[in-house]
Amino acid sequence: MGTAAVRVQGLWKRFGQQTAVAGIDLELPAGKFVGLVGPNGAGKTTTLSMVTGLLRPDQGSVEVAGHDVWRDPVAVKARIGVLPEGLRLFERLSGRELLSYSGRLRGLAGAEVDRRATQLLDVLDLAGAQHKLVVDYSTGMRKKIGLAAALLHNPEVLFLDEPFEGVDPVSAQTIRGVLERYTASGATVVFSSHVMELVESLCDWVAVMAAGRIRAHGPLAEVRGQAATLQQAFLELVGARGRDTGSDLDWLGGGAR
Ligand SMILES: Nc1ncnc2c1ncn2[C@@H]1O[C@H](COP(=O)(O)OP(=O)(O)OP(=O)(O)O)[C@@H](O)[C@H]1O
Repeated sequence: MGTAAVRVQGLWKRFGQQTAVAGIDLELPAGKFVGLVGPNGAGKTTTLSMVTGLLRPDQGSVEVAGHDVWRDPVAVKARIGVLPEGLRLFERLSGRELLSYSGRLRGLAGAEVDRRATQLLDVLDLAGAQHKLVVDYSTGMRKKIGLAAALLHNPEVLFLDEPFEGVDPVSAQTIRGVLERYTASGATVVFSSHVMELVESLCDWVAVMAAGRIRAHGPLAEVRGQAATLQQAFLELVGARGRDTGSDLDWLGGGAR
């Protein structure tokens, strides 16, 4: 295995009585497409927030691209791109202006920002909407412009929280193409998702979280084990069975009021 893109040791986060992340250790290899999966409330967003320097852990350490996230945040932030959950963007800028702003903030020269922005807008099929204000973008368009802003400075590691949510199949295919090209060049993508088929078809490496802990992690085939699909392996790992509603909800359906 090559060098680690992300190294997490003894990471904890509590919110009052609620333990969101319960002492996880994790090593994610560089140059891979890594999927972080887990049921609702498993702690995925909390983990990604701590790994990207957005949320301070109660305990533990995180290293990204060889730098400590909390001791050397500037070095880490220069090397990563983030598409967070509930992405907040400067809505009164146009898509093109948002990319110019992000690129300049990252220290790129104006002409280089223009060149990269034009290519990204084109590849992500946003060229026609580049002068429209972001506030008027659809959910999928917001994801795509957020992704463009996260990629513009060519980060070593890209973190994406549910990148395909609200994205149509054509755009999803486009995003996939961009990300595959990006990882093929040795960069790392870490993304969270609930969609197992997507993770199974995209990722080389998977980490399964449940109740704040890592239940399994490793190459996709290893985590899938003897199960026919990742979905099945996932359900076994997190100890979840589709809940039988039995006689609950007996009022639902049938037209009776
Ligand atoms: N700011 C917060 N204050 C209080 N509790 C929080 C906060 N953020 C997260 N939690 C709790 O921590 C746990 C983990 O939440 P988190 O959002 O990390 O899960 P997740 O795996 O990303 O879930 P989902 O798939 O539903 O987005 C949950 O029980 C959640 O209620």
